[in-house]
Amino acid sequence: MQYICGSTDIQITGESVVVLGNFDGVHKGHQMLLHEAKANAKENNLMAIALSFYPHPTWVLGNNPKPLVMSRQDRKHQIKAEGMDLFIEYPFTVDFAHISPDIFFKDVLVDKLHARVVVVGSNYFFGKNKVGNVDYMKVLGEKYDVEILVVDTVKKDGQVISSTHIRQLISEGKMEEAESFLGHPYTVIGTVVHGKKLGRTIGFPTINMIADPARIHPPNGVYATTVKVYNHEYMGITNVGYNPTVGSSYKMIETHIIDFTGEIYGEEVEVAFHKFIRPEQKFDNVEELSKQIARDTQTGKKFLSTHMK
Ligand SMILES: Cc1cc2nc3c(=O)[nH]c(=O)nc-3n(C[C@H](O)[C@H](O)[C@H](O)COP(=O)(O)O)c2cc1C
Ligand SMILES: Nc1ncnc2c1ncn2[C@@H]1O[C@H](COP(=O)(O)OP(=O)(O)O)[C@@H](O)[C@H]1O
Repeated sequence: MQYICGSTDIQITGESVVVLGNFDGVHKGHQMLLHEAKANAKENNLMAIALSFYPHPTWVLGNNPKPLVMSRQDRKHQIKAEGMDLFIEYPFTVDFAHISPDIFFKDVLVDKLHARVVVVGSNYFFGKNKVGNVDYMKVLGEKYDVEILVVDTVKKDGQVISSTHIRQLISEGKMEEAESFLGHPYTVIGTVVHGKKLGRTIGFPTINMIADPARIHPPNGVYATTVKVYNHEYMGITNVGYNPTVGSSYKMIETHIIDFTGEIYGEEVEVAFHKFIRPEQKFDNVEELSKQIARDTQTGKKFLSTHMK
């Protein structure tokens, strides 16, 4: 997959199907859109382009920035997995936000991307103050001879699948439900950093990652997780929070990898969250904490061995 970011100076060769969206989470609804775009591109021998924005518009327009379901890197990874030929993170600026739907359509979709087909969800809005809706996009499509393919919002158990709903589920620690809407678990990818070196002394070394403030996090507490290290998957038990027993100034994501030994500082790891186990607690001493982590490990292991393939 080709990838373009940080530039508005884009000129592609050939013609394309463009699927539009922020794709935060690349959830089951997004997957349906991307699938339609891919199928259409294949049928018509066009390039399949996913067009998103970076930063997320709510971070630029400001009064209510949305914490993101997914990291930028993971979004790209998932869009690639959906078979797109090109992923564009178009720079989202205050000036760009003031562009009318007509200019966006003509300048970006027609002139830069040579769109023959545009795929959008039925609740898609675009252009200044989101004045452009799907009906208006169809008017522009007629004008520039671009087919507009509208995909109905995907529902699950009567609930529209949306990034907003998934954010809510994650913020309530409902990881299994979030996973069923996402089509994949809530995941944190990051580099292992050094901590207080206390974990190993209490029998539970942990890989430490700093929680990304731009993202939504499940409530502080302990979770059954799976961990990918060097392309191998292990069971894990993860604490999210500030470690009140020993105290940490940053919100941390710390994982003890079950049945693993090895030194992996600086390595990239992927932690997927499957189930909330208990809230974070302050213990009187590290012995009590260590005993509780041993119990958490057993709880996590039991859950993971019955629920994971
Ligand atoms: C499964 C698990 C559960 C944890 N639960 C708590 C907790 O409830 N309260 C707390 O203060 N710290 C908790 N911790 C974090 C420990 O305080 C931390 O891992 C330990 O201090 C080691 O820190 P270090 O990696 O910086 O050496 C937990 C860690 C793990 C792996
Ligand atoms: N089972 C394991 N789970 C997590 N980390 C492990 C494990 N075995 C060895 N390690 C290593 O130990 C380090 C964590 O040890 P710890 O004493 O908690 O130090 P720190 O405070 O720097 O995280 C990890 O970064 C990793 O390199």
